[in-house]
Amino acid sequence: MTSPDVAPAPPLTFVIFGATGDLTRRLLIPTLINMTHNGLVGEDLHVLGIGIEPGNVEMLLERLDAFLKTSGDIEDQERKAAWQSLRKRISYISGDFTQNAVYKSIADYLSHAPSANAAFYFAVPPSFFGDIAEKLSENGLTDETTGAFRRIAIEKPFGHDLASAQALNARLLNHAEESQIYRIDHFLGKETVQNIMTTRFANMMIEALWNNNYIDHVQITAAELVDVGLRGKFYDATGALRDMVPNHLFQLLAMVAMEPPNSFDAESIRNEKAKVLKALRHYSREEATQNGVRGAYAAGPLAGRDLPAYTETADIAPDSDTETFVALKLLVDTWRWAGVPFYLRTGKAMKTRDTEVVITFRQVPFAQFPRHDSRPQLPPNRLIIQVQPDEGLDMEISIKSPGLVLKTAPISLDFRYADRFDIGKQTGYESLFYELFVGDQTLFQRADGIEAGWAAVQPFLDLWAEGGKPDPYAPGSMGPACADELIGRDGRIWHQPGDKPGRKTV
Ligand SMILES: NC(=O)C1=CN([C@@H]2O[C@H](COP(=O)(O)OP(=O)(O)OC[C@H]3O[C@@H](n4cnc5c(N)ncnc54)[C@H](OP(=O)(O)O)[C@@H]3O)[C@@H](O)[C@H]2O)C=CC1
Ligand SMILES: O=C1O[C@H](COP(=O)(O)O)[C@@H](O)[C@H](O)[C@H]1O
Repeated sequence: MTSPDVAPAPPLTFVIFGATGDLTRRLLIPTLINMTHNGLVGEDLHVLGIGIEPGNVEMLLERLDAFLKTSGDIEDQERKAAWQSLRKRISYISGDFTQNAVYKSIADYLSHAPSANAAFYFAVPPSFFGDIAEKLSENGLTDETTGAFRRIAIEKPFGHDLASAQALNARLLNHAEESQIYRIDHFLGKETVQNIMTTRFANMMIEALWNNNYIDHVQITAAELVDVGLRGKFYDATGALRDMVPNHLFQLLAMVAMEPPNSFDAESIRNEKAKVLKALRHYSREEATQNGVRGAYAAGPLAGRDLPAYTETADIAPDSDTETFVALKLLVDTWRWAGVPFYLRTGKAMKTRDTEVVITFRQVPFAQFPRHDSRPQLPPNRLIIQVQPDEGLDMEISIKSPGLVLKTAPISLDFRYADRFDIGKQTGYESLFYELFVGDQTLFQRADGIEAGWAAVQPFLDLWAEGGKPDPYAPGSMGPACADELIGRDGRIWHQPGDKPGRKTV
């Protein structure tokens, strides 16, 4: 067991609604195993699984054992031991979480548990989020007056548009305080996403330039190699915009664009992030037409196999107009960012897996250097925050190229986390769970931030609900041509993943 930099979480029962589901086995249990292994939780963590499947805890443990045997989560002896320790502290209640009976059983369990502290995790279809919160409250399970904490962690998606997100927030806040609600955005658990704040606020040479005087534009890309696969039912009702933009990409945007918080406490950070999201310009219908494009992948080869077109995928309507790619140009109407476009894009079945933030600085005002090639001007400096994979930070600058002639050469100063730190095997949920357990909401979304995000994308949702089809793009490409046109109209081009000046191969 490794010793953590922080004290282990306090005693609690982690109540998982949806204990027999996919998220529980693939992410929640492996996260708890890693946390047990790292010493972030101790033997006073108890897990209570709730599921509709009949059976007792042996049924649940058998399934988890079978999954973990092949998943690679307990390959090493230490994690195997951590799982053996954790599994002794798992219980299961079978019941329908739309009915009161199961809540009475949970109350009974908690009244006998070593600690009355509880975090309720909703690993269930989103249509149940409001119902479960209501039932927890009606059964006295969100009551903190005894001194024990009672927290609710909610998975994504949080609503499917502005109105539904507002309605869900209103319903939740009828049954719990904002301080009890932890809305998950798993991007906030990623080291490199958290590193955006450190990069900015711990480095004068970066933060001093972080405004519209020096920054030309910002690009945020979350390209995925994976296609829709077996998630057709969920994805066809969702699409790339809803799935990735108001949540994950806006979290990156908020970290990039926020003002320095007065402190690193949760409310200061969330206040600053919410201000940015509220400052995103709300487009008219015509502006949305000009500033957003979408695509859907066509049939074609991808990673050594023949991928069927999106509309030929299982559980997708053949006449579906759902997008698997979206690109937007957004504006943050603040003093700092006036006139600096933020270009966002995300899609499935693309050329590579690459999530990155690219900050392109303005050109130097005057370049005295003699021209020795056909490039019209010096390349601008760029800072590339490589969120995943191969987490790191690249700074692109110009240097003198060796020789007697004064000639510039673009180079990239690369930092890779893996070269410097032993990050170890993580799911990315460890920091989120730890903060949930210790009661720190920094890495969770607040109601106003979520609603501000939806408000900014609502003009695109409304526009695309009117009809029309997304443009086709080839699997293994970086999206449809209309995305290049979107940024090209401003005389700019998308950063190509892996494109580094000075590298002999890219
Ligand atoms: N899976 C993933 O990778 C990710 C999932 N999420 C989110 O996590 C949540 C859960 O997703 P996922 O695990 O994939 O979904 P699953 O459908 O696999 O799991 C949901 C679980 O809830 C149970 N359930 C359904 N209805 C009831 C009921 N009335 N009473 C008791 N139990 C019930 C299901 O039981 P049964 O199967 O027997 O019906 C199932 O075990 C969703 O909000 C999803 O959007 C977010 C990110 C990634
Ligand atoms: O929430 C989601 O995120 C994943 C991408 O997350 P990552 O951590 O693998 O980059 C995305 O594939 C999925 O469609 C979406 O629902």
